[in-house]
Amino acid sequence: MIKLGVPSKGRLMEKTFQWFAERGITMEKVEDREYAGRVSGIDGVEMVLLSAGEIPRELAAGRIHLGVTGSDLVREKLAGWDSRVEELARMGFGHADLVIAVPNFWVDVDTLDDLDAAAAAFRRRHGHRLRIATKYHRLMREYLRGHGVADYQLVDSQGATEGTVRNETAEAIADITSTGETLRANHLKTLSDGPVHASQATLFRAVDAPWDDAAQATLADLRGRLGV
Ligand SMILES: Nc1ncnc2c1ncn2[C@@H]1O[C@H](COP(=O)(O)OP(=O)(O)OP(=O)(O)O)[C@@H](O)[C@H]1O
Ligand SMILES: O=P(O)(O)OC[C@H]1O[C@H](OP(=O)(O)OP(=O)(O)O)[C@H](O)[C@@H]1O
Repeated sequence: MIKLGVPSKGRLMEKTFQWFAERGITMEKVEDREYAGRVSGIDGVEMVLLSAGEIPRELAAGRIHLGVTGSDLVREKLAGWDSRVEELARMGFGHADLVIAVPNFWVDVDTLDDLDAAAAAFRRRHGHRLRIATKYHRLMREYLRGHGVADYQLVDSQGATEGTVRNETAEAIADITSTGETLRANHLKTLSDGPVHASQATLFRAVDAPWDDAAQATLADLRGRLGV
């Protein structure tokens, strides 16, 4: 049996079921509260329902052969993600952009270069580094290093991140946005350089899962049916 990890709740779960159903493979929860499921339309595939945030780790550990989760979560949770998983299909839903946002009233800050300049000025004035609240530590460190921005500190925020500016625990934030409503409601604007990462639900293959001959044959069958 190859194990396929699927988000256990919400829209990501429903859209994943729909995506596979459109390709002739149906999945259903056995009972509403049980985190196992039935797969029909193909032999040799077992579904495991997991939190979207845990699927990257399960893939990296090889405890599941395949997994569906946001491309942002794989990049954030796995160091060297692209040597541990292979992207089989971008699934076309679960779109969300990881963006950097600053207060609307920072009229001089529109781009990352502006933020870099503002961060240097902030440090001179306040004696400590500009704080960026986020739960995306790895992605942000890599992005800011890649763009030569160093005068900042990340502060951890696992939820309600947009509120940290108003609460004065950070000067800027980096978070996922889809409609932009949460940013607007908190009087924040995104930098015009574009998102740090444009995320979507993606089907991944675990490089280190037990790929014996039977598992490889099942994978080939599955890929044929999915057209990926
Ligand atoms: N509007 C949105 N808000 C938050 N996440 C979104 C949104 N749209 C798409 N996503 C994506 O959904 C995924 C997160 O899903 P979800 O919150 O179910 O995961 P989780 O972290 O496992 O949740 P939990 O910890 O509550 O179980 C991420 O890949 C994220 O990019
Ligand atoms: O652009 P929008 O459509 O307004 O969506 C963005 C919001 O949705 C997510 O939060 P979620 O409600 O999933 O809770 P979280 O903060 O706990 O992640 C995200 O963290 C933003 O706060």
